[in-house]
Amino acid sequence: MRIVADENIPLLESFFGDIGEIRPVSGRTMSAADVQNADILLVRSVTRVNQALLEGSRVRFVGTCTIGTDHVDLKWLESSGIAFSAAPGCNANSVVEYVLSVISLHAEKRGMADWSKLSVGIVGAGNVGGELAHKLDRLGFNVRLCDPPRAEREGDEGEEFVSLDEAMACDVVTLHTPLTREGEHATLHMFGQERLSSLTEDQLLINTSRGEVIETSSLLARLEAPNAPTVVLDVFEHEPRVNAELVEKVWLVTPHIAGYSLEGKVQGSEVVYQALSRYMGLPARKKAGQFLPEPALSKLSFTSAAEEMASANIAIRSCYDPRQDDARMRLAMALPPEDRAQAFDRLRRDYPVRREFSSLKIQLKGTSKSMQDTFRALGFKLKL
Ligand SMILES: NC(=O)C1=CN([C@@H]2O[C@H](COP(=O)(O)OP(=O)(O)OC[C@H]3O[C@@H](n4cnc5c(N)ncnc54)[C@H](O)[C@@H]3O)[C@@H](O)[C@H]2O)C=CC1
Ligand SMILES: O=C(O)C(=O)[C@H](O)COP(=O)(O)O
Repeated sequence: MRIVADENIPLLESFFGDIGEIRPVSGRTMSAADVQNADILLVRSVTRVNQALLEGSRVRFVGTCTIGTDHVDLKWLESSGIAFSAAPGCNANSVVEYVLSVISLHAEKRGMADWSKLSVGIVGAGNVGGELAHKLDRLGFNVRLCDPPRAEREGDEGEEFVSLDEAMACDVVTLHTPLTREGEHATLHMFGQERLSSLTEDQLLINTSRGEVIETSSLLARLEAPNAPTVVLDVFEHEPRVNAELVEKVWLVTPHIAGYSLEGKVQGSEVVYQALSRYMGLPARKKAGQFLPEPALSKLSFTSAAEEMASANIAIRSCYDPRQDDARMRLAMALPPEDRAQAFDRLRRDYPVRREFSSLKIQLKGTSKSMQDTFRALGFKLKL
């Protein structure tokens, strides 16, 4: 069995070595010649998987170790009888922690003693948006969910959903839809000039979904106009060629790494390994957890003198502080234009190990119940 795989998929040998002979190649430049003799193709989000790549090859199974599937021509795979698996939910918690860290920085910048006074509009309430809503809810935030496809499917039975206008009236608006190009709820350029014009300087817009969900030219224009909102971008149109003007105008920029916790990346490999094993009728005994190393920081201790929000901020930022990614991204974008795309991809390939909140034990001595609840809601493990 020949497996061609994006070289940036973590633990390729550990998960897939028993199934076939692996040939790692660059995901960004993968060509039809690379995959021609493969039986199995494993990708991440940077490879366009379509007729042009696969026609004439032996590939019978395609797996993408990512949540998003917008880089895959699913209709063509189906019509060609090629089995497919993505990794739904694999790095959802990583994205949630990214957003929580951004919100904590935003609240601090605005001098807010209690971040939960912010209202949060979540656009797209699937694995990421749903988990974010759950955590924010437990933390006492006022959360509004906008998800027309779910609202239609679930009717009065499901959660309470609001219109996009209502979600966009919140202090924080955070986007968690897939990129879709067709249909009633297509998200391509969903945020164009009109929608962006409703945002004001008191609001924070976060995009960790796909760059194409926001129209770049409209966002640039909005950021140049009076009362511009604060914007945080992890994703961009035309990656890895990122609009440098946009980078200058937004508050925080990161190189499409919201989902790059070690747990999220390894789970991406695990989910596709399980799907491939099922497809091949093989037992799937390997688990992501067995490959996760001990975290560099394993314990933080707070005493009764600790203040709740300040302590939560320390814990959140010792796991993930987006300002470090922002600094690296700005250095990359300051390179000559012809070097920037490669630098963007290098930042992603050489991403430092980032562990999720659950890897950190928080010791709380004599602290309030409210403080314990906050840490639990964030997803830290407590040691009382
Ligand atoms: N920046 C990063 O590193 C990462 C980005 N992502 C992106 O986040 C997206 C969402 O991830 P999940 O929550 O796991 O996907 P999901 O498929 O579980 O949920 C997406 C939700 O969006 C809703 N939706 C679709 N069209 C909509 C519209 N027009 N308006 C409002 N809601 C709409 C769907 O009904 C669904 O509930 C992925 O498709 C991917 O593009 C995912 C992981 C990491
Ligand atoms: O899972 C997704 O969807 C993502 O956006 C990935 O985290 C992106 O990572 P790469 O596939 O580009 O490495």
